[in-house]
Amino acid sequence: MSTNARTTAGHGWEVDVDDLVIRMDGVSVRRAANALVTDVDWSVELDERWVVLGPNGAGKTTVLKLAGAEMYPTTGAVDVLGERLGSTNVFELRPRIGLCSAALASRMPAEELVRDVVVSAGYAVVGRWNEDYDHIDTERAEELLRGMGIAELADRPFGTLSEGERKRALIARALMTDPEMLLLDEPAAGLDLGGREELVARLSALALDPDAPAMTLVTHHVEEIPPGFTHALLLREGGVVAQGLLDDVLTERNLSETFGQDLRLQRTGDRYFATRRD
Ligand SMILES: Nc1ncnc2c1ncn2[C@@H]1O[C@H](COP(=O)(O)OP(=O)(O)OP(=O)(O)O)[C@@H](O)[C@H]1O
Repeated sequence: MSTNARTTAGHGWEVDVDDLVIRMDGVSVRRAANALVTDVDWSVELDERWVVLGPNGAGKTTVLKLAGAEMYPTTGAVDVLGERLGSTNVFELRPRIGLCSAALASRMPAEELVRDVVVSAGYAVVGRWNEDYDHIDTERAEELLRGMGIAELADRPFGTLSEGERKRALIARALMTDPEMLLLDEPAAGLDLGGREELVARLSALALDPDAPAMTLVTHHVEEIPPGFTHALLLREGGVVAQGLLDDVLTERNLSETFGQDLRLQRTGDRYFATRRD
């Protein structure tokens, strides 16, 4: 890729393609007669933190799977960390991406110790087997667990953790390989109010850390947007409703169009709240 190549894909303004961690150009995904997403243009720069927001079935997970090199487009082009899907080895690409999803959580053995859940990410395995971990890896895993506020759970089996503790352990795992991009699929799903607020605060600290990787978080709820997130992609029925800077994009009008309801959007400090207007 040429060093000074520029693109207007997604944002509508020019960016240096070398700063892009994700670039989607006219992307559609189809399965039989179903369109999962249609004609998506989207790009994410190195220092950006994106929230992908939309109702059930809007195509959020599909977009995240494309970004995670877990799925190929039917038409259009997807570049992830400078590599074009379809002409790169995704097995070399995936370790550069930290992915946290319910699908991954369900594959984690219940008896696995939390420390090993994190450290085994370095070997791209689910479930510790015979790998020989370096002391430095174990120390890094413990530091990441500390960063997520669950250092004291390192010796507990994963299956004994609460939902919120599991989510935090999996985010620590996703960060273990020092990824160039972090993808979080509904990290606050299933958490109680305290668990959600704890997670939002942790993700906010991560988002505000200039050394943290580019981040994309999928959610249904504006209440789950951590302060420090900079951009939003709003999806409905597989298409883009709006995208760009969070403050510009997250309006009552856009949110109402995205969810197909007349919504009232409120902002308190750096947090958003939405209710239906009756
Ligand atoms: N393999 C498939 N075959 C047919 N349709 C599919 C397939 N996978 C997903 N879909 C459909 O594509 C649409 C988008 O799915 P996707 O999982 O991306 O939505 P989502 O926004 O993540 O939804 P949710 O919030 O409910 O998780 C949905 O209508 C879904 O039923």
